[in-house]
Amino acid sequence: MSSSADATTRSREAPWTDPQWAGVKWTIYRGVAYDITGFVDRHPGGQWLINLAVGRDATALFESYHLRHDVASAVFQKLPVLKGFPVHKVPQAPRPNDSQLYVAIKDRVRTEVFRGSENRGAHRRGSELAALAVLSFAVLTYCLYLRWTGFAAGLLLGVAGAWIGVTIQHCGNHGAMSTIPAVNVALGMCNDLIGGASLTWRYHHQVSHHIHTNDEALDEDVCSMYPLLRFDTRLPRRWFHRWQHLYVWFAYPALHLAFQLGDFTSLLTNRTVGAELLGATTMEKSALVAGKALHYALLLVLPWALHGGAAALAGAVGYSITLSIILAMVFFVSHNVPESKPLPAGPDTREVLFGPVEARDWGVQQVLASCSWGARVGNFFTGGLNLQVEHHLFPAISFAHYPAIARVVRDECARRGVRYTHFSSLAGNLRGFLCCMRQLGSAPDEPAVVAAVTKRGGKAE
Ligand code: HEM
Repeated sequence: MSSSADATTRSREAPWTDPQWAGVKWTIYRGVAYDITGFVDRHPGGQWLINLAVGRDATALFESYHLRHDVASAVFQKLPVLKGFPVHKVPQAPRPNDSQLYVAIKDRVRTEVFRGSENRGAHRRGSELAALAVLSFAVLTYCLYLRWTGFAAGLLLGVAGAWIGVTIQHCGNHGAMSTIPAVNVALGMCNDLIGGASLTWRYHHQVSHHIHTNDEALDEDVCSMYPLLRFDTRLPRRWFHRWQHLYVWFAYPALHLAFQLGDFTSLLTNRTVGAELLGATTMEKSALVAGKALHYALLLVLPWALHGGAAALAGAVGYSITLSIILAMVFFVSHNVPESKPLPAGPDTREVLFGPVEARDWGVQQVLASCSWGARVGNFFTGGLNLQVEHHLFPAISFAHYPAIARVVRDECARRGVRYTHFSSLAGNLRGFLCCMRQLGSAPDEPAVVAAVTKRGGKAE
């Protein structure tokens, strides 16, 4: 899958290889190519976020990240338009603001939840206390780990690592933890501390997963664990998938190790499974290497020096297990329940979820392909990932506001007859996940028609 899964797959005449556009940081917004070279350093959301737009159609990223669309889009009038740019060679991204559902929800969130306070950045404030709690817990558990290095302390440290993973790094990398970009960058880089890589995560998670949710070819979360796990009926079924709902638990602990392999491969190949690192700077790549060094120094080298190799290795294994299980559990359950996939036994949502990218209603896709569980308590402990539908619609809004936003989303979905899936608890969501994995493990293959079209460059033939 890996080399062909990116919506920005290059073709021979494409702008990525044409010397005319080589020194230009270009992006496409609604069919027009812009030169953003002079703007990236001035981007109010931070350079590291607008870098994601470089070299691709960024319409979906742009429209899903700016609550004040009017303010953000006004900038395009001042940006240089690239005349003669082969826009048609670049795969078209979804256009969230073409979704009536999404626009209606966005308008109501502004008027009913923020009531004008978004003009002062209120939508990116509110999770400071949660951040403090998570960081304090992490420091405390790391002190315990250093003092009593071993398997048990590693298990506990893994809980802290996972809490950082779902809350601090996740929201920081989305630009949702603070109105100050530098704070978001710093919190986002905690991903490197816990064993991930904030750079590759942004491309994997934001460019691939968030934009193309549950698309078997373009959403890295769906295709990167195949053939081990089959998350979609368009991925060919293998004999062992019928037991995937059982062995998924044993596959989880490998996640931390898989991150390591994946991050270094991405650095060498300049891509994640689902997206090319087209806007990544040398500084960002150096930070990835430094982050890995720091992670291993803290997890292994320092404890090794203090307590010896056996204790340090046992600690690292314990860490890896809890970190992986918690992260996988929280992330996987949100898009893999029978309601979020067109399965033989379920309602037919093929058109919305499997249709050509250009024709999809992005807002409806996000709602149908995601599910939420619980309310405020779950929100605090998962950094808003429990309210996954709301997170997918508003990734750059602080999770502190998701419970209020959820009321609007549910109401608007009910008015428009769009199914909104909510479980009262994580246990309910987990049951749905296992049921979905079992069904996916035995469901017949679905033709991958759409994937074939998008892989050829986003144009139907
Ligand atoms: C492609 C061209 C882009 C332009 C012209 C642009 C422009 C802007 C402008 C003018 C603002 C200030 C908005 C305000 O005060 O309400 C802003 C904020 C922001 N941008 Fe962008 N942006 C671009 C791309 C991106 C991308 C690709 C991302 C994310 C992946 C992003 C994420 C953000 C965030 C998180 C903020 C702060 C949000 C807020 O205050 O509501 N931007 N951008």
